[in-house]
Amino acid sequence: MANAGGSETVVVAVSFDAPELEHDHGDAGQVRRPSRRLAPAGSGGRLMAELLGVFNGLTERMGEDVATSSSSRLLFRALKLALPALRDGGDAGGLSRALIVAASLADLQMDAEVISAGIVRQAMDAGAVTMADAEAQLGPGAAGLLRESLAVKNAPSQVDVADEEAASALRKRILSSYDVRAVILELAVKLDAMKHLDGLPKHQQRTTSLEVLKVFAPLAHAVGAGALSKELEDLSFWRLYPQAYAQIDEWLSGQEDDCKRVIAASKEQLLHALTADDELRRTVVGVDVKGRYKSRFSTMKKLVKDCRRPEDVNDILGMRVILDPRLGGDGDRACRRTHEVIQAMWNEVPRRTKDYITRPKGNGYRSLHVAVDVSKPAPDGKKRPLMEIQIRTREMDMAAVGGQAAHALYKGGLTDPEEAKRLKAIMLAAAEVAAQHLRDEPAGDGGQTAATAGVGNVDRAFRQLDKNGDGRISMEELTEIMEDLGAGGKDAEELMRLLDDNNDGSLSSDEFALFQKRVELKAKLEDTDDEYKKILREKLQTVDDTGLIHVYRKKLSDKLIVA
Ligand SMILES: Nc1nc2c(ncn2[C@@H]2O[C@H](COP(=O)(O)OP(=O)(O)OP(=O)(O)O)[C@@H](O)[C@H]2O)c(=O)[nH]1
Ligand SMILES: Nc1ncnc2c1ncn2[C@@H]1O[C@H](COP(=O)(O)OP(=O)(O)OP(=O)(O)O)[C@@H](O)[C@H]1O
Ligand SMILES: [Ca+2]
Ligand SMILES: [Ca+2]
Repeated sequence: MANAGGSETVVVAVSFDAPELEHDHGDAGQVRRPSRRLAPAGSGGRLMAELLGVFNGLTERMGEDVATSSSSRLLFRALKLALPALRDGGDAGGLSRALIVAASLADLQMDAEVISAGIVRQAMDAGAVTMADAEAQLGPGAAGLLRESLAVKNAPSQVDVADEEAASALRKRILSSYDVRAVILELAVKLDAMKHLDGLPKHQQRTTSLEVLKVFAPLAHAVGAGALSKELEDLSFWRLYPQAYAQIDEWLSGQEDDCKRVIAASKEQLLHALTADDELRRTVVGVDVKGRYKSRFSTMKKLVKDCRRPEDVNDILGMRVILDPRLGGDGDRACRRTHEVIQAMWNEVPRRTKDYITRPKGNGYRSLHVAVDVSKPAPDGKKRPLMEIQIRTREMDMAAVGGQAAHALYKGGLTDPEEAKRLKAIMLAAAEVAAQHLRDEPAGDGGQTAATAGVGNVDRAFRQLDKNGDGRISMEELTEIMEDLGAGGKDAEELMRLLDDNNDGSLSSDEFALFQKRVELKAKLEDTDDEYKKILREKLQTVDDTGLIHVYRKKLSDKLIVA
């Protein structure tokens, strides 16, 4: 790739939407790696493009409601603080990692305080930013979150997390002592750490992985971040038990494609049968069918902890039917009718059916579970794992999902239902606090009113740079921001020359928009380039596997082994 500015320095701008596989070991290896990009102009232009690229990526992810003017000001300040600190450390990777953490927090719909704390946390861990800097630039809210996230980070070192009781007590203590947003911040930082353990000593890799498995992954589940929890679990499982992971992975990935196809086809088939059924057409207004393939770690737990045989894990393939009964209709009966429809379609496995609708579980959980055998019929029959189908009404589903946090804590070792209820109340209260933070105050100064909030990215960024709100970015304003970014006044002059189309010495919003367009186009081209590269790599791989190159490579590796 050529650098238009002529300099050799590679600057990292982050692509938030280009996940790439770093290791090929199934789900756990899904590491989102930012692509390295060269920004368009000279060093001043690069810095500015970097700042804008990141700012736009984040505000887009946060959604219009969240990215109001005072939020974007906070984000901008965090970026200004972290960008020079992380790049001066000579660690370009640190910068992109910080921004991936920020992006994942934005995806979790965290507010600007949490995201800005996420951006500077890496720089703080690297010693490049002090708590005083963070407090001065971001204010007491974000600084408080940073303080609490560090306390959450250090909490496991005080207990023996291998001891289940101690781990359980620690999880409870963390949930009841800290702002849930600080917990989520630490979880996002932890996921990033789990993806970058390679350079660390082995013992440290193990300690971190164990803490994640025992403390942080269950916490992620408890605060409702299910996908984060799954990723944390599978990564720590892979680190701690590489051989077990490899075995489960071999078992699951060998049949994964086939099973996923079966799930997709069965979903369609079942939905069709249910919507065509006369009785259900009369009694139900909506039907939803979901499918899922079990994760590596969840499967391992069943096999190892419950000592089950593989054939007894009956939820490798899973479907869930959610029914919306007519107003005042009999939801329980609709579930039973669904059961009958299923019995007519597939072979129900005897003694695997559990009717928690007639007899709800102690915690109030209601659902009808059946296991069906979806193996291909003999003689060409292929033995597949069983499929679990959960049947419930919308009301039962809401209660089950609401109770999931308590269920997760229960699964993580918390057996006292009263304690679980108390924790749930704490979490709900914490979520309410987070929601309040999401309802951001429009800024009272700088000419930014609620009416101007919620406009596009270009305007949002422009308003950050146009400090006095006169509708132009002056040379002074540009110089100030470049200096904040660690670049000199010369860079600002260079950038102004580049962007100031009508040579009036300042930037109008049109001139600025043009610059943003150029940055975006370059990013788009690079994305397409990456995509083509991937497709070509796959195509060339096919040639490789069937042709001469393969034989040659095998000979070479034999030689290497002998040597
Ligand atoms: N939210 C929630 N889900 C539950 C609860 N109990 C069971 N489930 C779900 O139903 C599935 C099957 O549970 P059971 O029918 O009791 O089967 P089991 O073999 O005894 O239990 P598992 O080993 O958990 O599958 C579980 O894997 C969960 O997905 C509960 O109390 N709350
Ligand atoms: N049969 C199913 N159909 C659709 N989704 C499911 C099904 N079973 C579980 N899920 C959902 O998929 C996610 C992960 O499933 P997983 O099997 O790990 O959870 P679980 O069923 O609670 O665990 P376990 O059965 O090991 O106790 C959870 O969010 C769960 O609600
Ligand atoms: Ca101005
Ligand atoms: Ca101009």
